[in-house]
Amino acid sequence: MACRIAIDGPAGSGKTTVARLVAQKLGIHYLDTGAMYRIVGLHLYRKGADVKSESLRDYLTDLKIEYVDGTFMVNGSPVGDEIRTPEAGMYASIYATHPDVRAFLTNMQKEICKNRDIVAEGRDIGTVVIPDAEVKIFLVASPEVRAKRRYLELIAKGYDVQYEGILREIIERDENDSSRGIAPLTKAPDAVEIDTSDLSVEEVVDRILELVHLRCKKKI
Ligand SMILES: Nc1ncnc2c1ncn2[C@@H]1O[C@H](COP(=O)(O)OP(=O)(O)O)[C@@H](O)[C@H]1O
Ligand SMILES: Nc1ccn([C@@H]2O[C@H](COP(=O)(O)OP(=O)(O)O)[C@@H](O)[C@H]2O)c(=O)n1
Repeated sequence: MACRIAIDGPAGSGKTTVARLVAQKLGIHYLDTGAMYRIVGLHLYRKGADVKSESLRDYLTDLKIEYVDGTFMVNGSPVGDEIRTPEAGMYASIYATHPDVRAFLTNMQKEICKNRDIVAEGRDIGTVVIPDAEVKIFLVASPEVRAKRRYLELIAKGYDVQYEGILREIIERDENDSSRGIAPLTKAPDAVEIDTSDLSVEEVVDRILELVHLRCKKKI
């Protein structure tokens, strides 16, 4: 029986960090669905696609996303840090509200997660992508804590950002992601909520591994 672990939550709650570590410790696959929305968001923005259009399908026909050994290739080239900027996060959040974008990516994500042990992280993994996941986690933390983490992360990468701007962007994206009509950011009824505000990365990982051991009978 496969062990599929869904980790959802808002920006800066720690999804990517803990999902990568859990996958590493268990020796299983890892999927960053946010990166996929960032790739598509940046692509559509550069094409000048109007998110209010009835259909965006024509803009997606020339976008080939491949997932090879945990990294994404777009039209044959590896994806760089350009998808990690706050702007790319906003484009992702804007276009992620369009049904064509969600159908395009959700089908791909379901395929990647089919019949394999995997940790997948995003906004709708436990509710839409793998609604029957063996383990569902919903990470939360205060907006201020999440903004501070993202601010420190971007500063460390050499980006010239202000904490106040990051806080505004995080609050705006939270609102966008939670209030959209399709696949909103929401805790699945059977997900375990973990407030990471005052927990170390290691403490969050340990809590998740305990749940995996219980629900997937995986030897840790
Ligand atoms: N529990 C934690 N305590 C302190 N820093 C954390 C914690 N979880 C994540 N971080 C740091 O916060 C930043 C954002 O974490 P990330 O995993 O990218 O969040 P998300 O994927 O939910 O947006 C990273 O620099 C990461 O190292
Ligand atoms: N499964 C997912 C993952 C991301 N997204 C969208 O993509 C944006 C960027 O996701 P991300 O996980 O890379 O963002 P961070 O939480 O890392 O800041 C989110 O704000 C969502 O709008 C989504 O709609 N569904």
